[in-house]
Amino acid sequence: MSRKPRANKRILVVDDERDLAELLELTLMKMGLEVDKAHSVGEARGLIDANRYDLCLTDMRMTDGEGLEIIRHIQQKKLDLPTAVITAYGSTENAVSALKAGAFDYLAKPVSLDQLRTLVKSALRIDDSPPDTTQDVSSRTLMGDSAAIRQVLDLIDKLARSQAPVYITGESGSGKERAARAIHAKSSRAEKEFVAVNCGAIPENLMESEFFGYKKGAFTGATEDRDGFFQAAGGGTLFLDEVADLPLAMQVKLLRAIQERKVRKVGSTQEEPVDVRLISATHQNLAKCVEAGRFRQDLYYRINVIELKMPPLREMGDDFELIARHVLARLAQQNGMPEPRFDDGALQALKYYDFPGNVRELENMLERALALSDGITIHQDDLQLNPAGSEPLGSVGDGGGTLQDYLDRVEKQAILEALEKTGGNRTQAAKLLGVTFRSMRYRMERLGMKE
Ligand SMILES: Nc1ncnc2c1ncn2[C@@H]1O[C@H](COP(=O)(O)OP(=O)(O)OP(=O)(O)O)[C@@H](O)[C@H]1O
Repeated sequence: MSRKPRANKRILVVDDERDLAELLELTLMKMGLEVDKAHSVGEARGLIDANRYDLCLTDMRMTDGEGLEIIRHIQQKKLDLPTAVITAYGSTENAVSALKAGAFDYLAKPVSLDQLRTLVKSALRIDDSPPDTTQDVSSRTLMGDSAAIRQVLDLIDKLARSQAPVYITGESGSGKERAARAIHAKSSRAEKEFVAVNCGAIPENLMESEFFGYKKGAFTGATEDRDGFFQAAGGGTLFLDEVADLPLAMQVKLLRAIQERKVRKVGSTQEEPVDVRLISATHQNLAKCVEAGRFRQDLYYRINVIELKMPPLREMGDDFELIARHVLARLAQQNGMPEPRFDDGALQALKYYDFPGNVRELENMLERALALSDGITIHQDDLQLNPAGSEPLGSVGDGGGTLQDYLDRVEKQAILEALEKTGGNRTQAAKLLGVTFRSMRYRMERLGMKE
């Protein structure tokens, strides 16, 4: 549901502390906005049902109920009404549950009027972006037409309207960074920077200065003040890729920066406010890293407010073909060649291939195939589809053995791949293959595979 632009934006402020409600009202009115106030959950519900608002700002705890009830009311009625909550100082849990329930952002008490202004501007700008252009952005950013990718695109649309931290999971090469860029590009932050950081690639001793910046003279070589990733992403989005690789000491500092929304440059005594939307990603199982003591639970809880799961390519139905054709066209154009076609054998081979490296693997494979091909048709051979490390399957007859030999080779390879993907965990590998654990053990014995 989209709202038509109106001359005056109208805000609903809900707070049972009349003084605070008035302060918010005055600040908002100075911004040229119309304000209605409600002092209870019941009153707020009545006003929401009777009027159209562009933003709702609500306190979390009121005498007759919780701010969460207002968010749920808005969600149930499917109103396109961004809602931000005001939480008690240090009450991270409240903020997280509000974001999970669908709140757009939160402000901690005591409310900083500057932060309030930024939040309101950001919320109202969302409404200015016409829905049809946003549709374009998503189709350009992540290709695919399968139910799996459509679900992802729908969630990206929703996430673009929120400021909540997003945690993207998915196998390597499945488009996590591309999804993060899509969220940014569709959000009210699109005009500011998207800063992508590979947390595994920064030397530990440089982390703090890379993230938070430094002051001139903070250490040898610091000849001038420098901003860090947080400042560079100011007003925009900070994407932390491979977040599981952050050392524990840095996790503590990051948590603080996220919670306080402030950072201190290395060598500085002053903290400076920062306004970034955080998106993080990893192909590792972060919950397991928490269990193993390698990742702080509080940080996990903070960054994992909303999870976006990227499907592996093998679960995206016929999308492989759509993406393959698109990638091939792009590569051919880059090389100044006419667009080659896939023959049926190549398409069949792609269809049954597992793509452990997902779209990135498909892209690399096609680049190689184009170089090997005659430039007119891509044949199955050009794709060189044997999974790395496994034996070529060969053929039946003519020295390739009987059909049974061939099938055994296929079976063995499938088991090896499943074991590789699950880090040697046979229970999970059996699940992946859709067989029982017992059947898997039997097959491994029959094929002479070591435990
Ligand atoms: N649905 C998609 N449509 C088009 N291109 C895609 C899609 N998914 C991934 N890609 C492309 O595949 C490549 C890998 O994507 P990306 O870097 O976003 O993956 P990732 O999950 O972040 O990988 P890693 O886990 O290795 O960091 C990129 O070139 C990206 O543009």
